[in-house]
Amino acid sequence: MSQLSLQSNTPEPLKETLFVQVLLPLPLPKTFTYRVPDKQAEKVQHGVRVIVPFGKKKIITGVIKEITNQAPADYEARYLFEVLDDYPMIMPQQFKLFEWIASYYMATEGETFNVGIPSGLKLSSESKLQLHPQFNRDDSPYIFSNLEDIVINLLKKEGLLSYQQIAELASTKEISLLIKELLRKQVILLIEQVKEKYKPKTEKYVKLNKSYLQKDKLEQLMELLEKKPRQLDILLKYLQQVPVFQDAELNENGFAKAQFANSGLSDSSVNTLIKNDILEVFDKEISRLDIDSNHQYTADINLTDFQEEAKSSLEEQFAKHDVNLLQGVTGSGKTEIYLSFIKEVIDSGSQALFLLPEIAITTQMIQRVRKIFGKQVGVYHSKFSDAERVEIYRGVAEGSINFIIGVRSSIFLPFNNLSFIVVDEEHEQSYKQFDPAPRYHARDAAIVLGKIHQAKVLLGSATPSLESYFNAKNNKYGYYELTQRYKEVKLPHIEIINMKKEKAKKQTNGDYSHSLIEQLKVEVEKKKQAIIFQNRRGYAPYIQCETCGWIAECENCSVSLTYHMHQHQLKCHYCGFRQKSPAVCLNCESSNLQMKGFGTEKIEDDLHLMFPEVKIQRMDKDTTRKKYSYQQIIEAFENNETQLLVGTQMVSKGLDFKNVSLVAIVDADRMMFYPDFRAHERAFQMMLQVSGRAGRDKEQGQVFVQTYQHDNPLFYYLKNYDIKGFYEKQLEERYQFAYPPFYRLIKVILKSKEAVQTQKSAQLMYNGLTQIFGTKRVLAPHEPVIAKIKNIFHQEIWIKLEKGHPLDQAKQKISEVTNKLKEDKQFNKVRIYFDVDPA
Ligand SMILES: Nc1ncnc2c1ncn2[C@@H]1O[C@H](COP(=O)(O)OP(=O)(O)OP(=O)(O)O)[C@@H](O)[C@H]1O
Ligand SMILES: [Zn+2]
Repeated sequence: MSQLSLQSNTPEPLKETLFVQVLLPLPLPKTFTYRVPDKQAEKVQHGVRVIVPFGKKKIITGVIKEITNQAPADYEARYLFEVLDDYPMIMPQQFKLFEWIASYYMATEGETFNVGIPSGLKLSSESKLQLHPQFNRDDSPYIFSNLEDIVINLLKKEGLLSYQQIAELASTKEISLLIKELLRKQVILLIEQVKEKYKPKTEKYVKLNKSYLQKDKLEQLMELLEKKPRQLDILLKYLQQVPVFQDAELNENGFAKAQFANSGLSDSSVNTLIKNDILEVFDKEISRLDIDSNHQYTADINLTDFQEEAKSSLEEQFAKHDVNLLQGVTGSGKTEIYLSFIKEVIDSGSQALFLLPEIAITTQMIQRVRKIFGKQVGVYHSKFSDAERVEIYRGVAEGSINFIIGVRSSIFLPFNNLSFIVVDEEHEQSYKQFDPAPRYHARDAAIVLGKIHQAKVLLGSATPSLESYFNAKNNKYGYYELTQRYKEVKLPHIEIINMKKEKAKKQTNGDYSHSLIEQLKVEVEKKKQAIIFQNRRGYAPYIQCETCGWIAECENCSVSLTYHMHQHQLKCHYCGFRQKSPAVCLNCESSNLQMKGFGTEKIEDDLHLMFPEVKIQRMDKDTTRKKYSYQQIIEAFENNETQLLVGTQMVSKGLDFKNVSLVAIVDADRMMFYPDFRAHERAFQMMLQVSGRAGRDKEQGQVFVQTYQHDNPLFYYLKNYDIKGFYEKQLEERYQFAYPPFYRLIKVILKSKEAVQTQKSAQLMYNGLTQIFGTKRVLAPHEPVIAKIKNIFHQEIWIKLEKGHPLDQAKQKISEVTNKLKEDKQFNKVRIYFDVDPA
């Protein structure tokens, strides 16, 4: 029964005690029930955030999932501390998505919630309390308890205290009361006031004092200022920017104070005008999103006949299919088609989501989209600050942003009226989240998001994933193939260079065939540009002693160290370990150390030697660490300031350059011969994608592919652009060896610091799994390609389930086997993860 009703003396009607089920951003399999303090009861609603105590000392932000009047049966519910929002921050559709992702990818809803919302919306135990600025212990009419005095003194000393620190002083039962008392006695500033990590960004603005809005008053003022020309200039500038006589209300918008100085006017004169009450200064909340709000956005989309045809066919198919696949050759203008769909959706008042792989969201793309959609579009990207992301999140929740262009995590935004989703470059591996859980695939989750909202989903790519191709083929998705480039240029000519033969004929110079070098010379002379692709960064992938065979390896991981020449260092690309490159072999002290293989850094170097006059840049993880370096490299290339661009897969993603006539794939074999059942598919897609950067404007481009495996059938399909032929062949193999899309894979990953424990636990897990699924469906435990990363040993078990095998039941069984293993104390240091549909 409600405590409060017992305390009251008058027989008021009994108030019902409310309880809420709260989803916490933690890897726990359930929600927790909290009791709602009476005063907060009115604010309680679905989807609002709450601050709650958790465990002995933690305070965290969760979200209300259910409201009930049922106390939990098996534990005493604690009071929640605060309700944070006036309107829901998590929409009912988001809860559904969390549920699906958690269940499908064998994660928890809490983990999903945790990755789903920007950390700026998660008040953590680190949130601060501060002393009320007006508080004075001696003047205060209140009496303070010992504990309160301790907190006061601590606040005086520290300035700020975290909720967590206070929790350490008091027991959890007391803390809620303690904070309430401190608030009542006006000792601390309301938690509410300091609760958000997110602060709106403001800027100083000025406006004209109201009394001068009348024409005669203003004229008097101008006369008065005749003798003070610098102040008059400012006034005139203001009137020019804010024409208050056309519309007096404009005055309220004001003008940014800093803008006067920016246009060469005196800041001190502005201050004088403020001092004399002619201008008033105020703080204006401005967007971090850097959009010129006065600009009119009118850019049109004019589809070509081919594109129109594609669009109307897709429209027809959407009547029957919720998901359509648009397979359009590189440079066919798929983006234009997406945007034309999206425009209709936005104009009808619904929301749209345009997903892109991380790297493909370039300024190029954003500017194009901004020109059409202006302020209605929000960009959601991992290079943005958390505050910027919170701003977008709120914009979607409040309905001021209808169109999101973003990376995989944008599926978690608080849409409530979503009707169209585009997944561009849908074959991209980077749509899959590797760590932490949930290990979801954003394309597949987007399709589910579409179902939840009854939205249409358009997948697009020049080289679809085998899965999507298969679904289209089986009529599960609608499908349209666009074979024509926008400018109707032919697709680039692909030349396969047989390096074995070239080497034998001495037609090579180091790692490059003479024909490639000659062609580069021709293009350079014609002032054309070229892209040189190598999917390996650094200088040399490894160094080896020619005398004893020793290879420099990472201390923490089972990989060779990559030589980086500029720093003369050996680096591990997995854990960041680095050391000075040794002068002699660390095993036999021979000085006969050789660099093996080659990465982008070496290619850049070689090209500098071959083309000393030519401007060359390199784009890989090493050269794009800063926020804008990626853009700078792209812009320099776009503006023809650089002529040769060397890069990893980063150069293959949706980039649109007019002047590129040649693409070189220096080492095709590296991509193809990687122990992964998708290696061929990936290599094929990557080669076609990077090829697609050539000859996009007027003349047909050229592609040179160097390989030592020139007979491999993959090259036959590649040079004939026979995507279907290649995919059909791949499907045969996938079927034969029981891989997706015919079978579903679930990968169990076991990790620990001890190799033996990891192995033993994997063996036990395997035994348990085979008892349920049989030996055919479970592959024996094995070390992954890189068996040790950062001193943690890995083992993997693959489970292959034929389509149609009851999935929920299978996952349930896998969890049971896992839990049993976890009960065994000797394995309590072994961590177990699941990866459903590993990419
Ligand atoms: N209807 C159109 N009107 C104006 N420009 C267009 C139109 N269609 C395509 N373009 C231009 O053609 C170029 C290629 O288009 P886009 O980048 O959309 O191709 P894509 O199909 O996405 O290719 P990729 O798969 O290589 O990324 C771009 O510069 C784009 O602006
Ligand atoms: Zn390492």
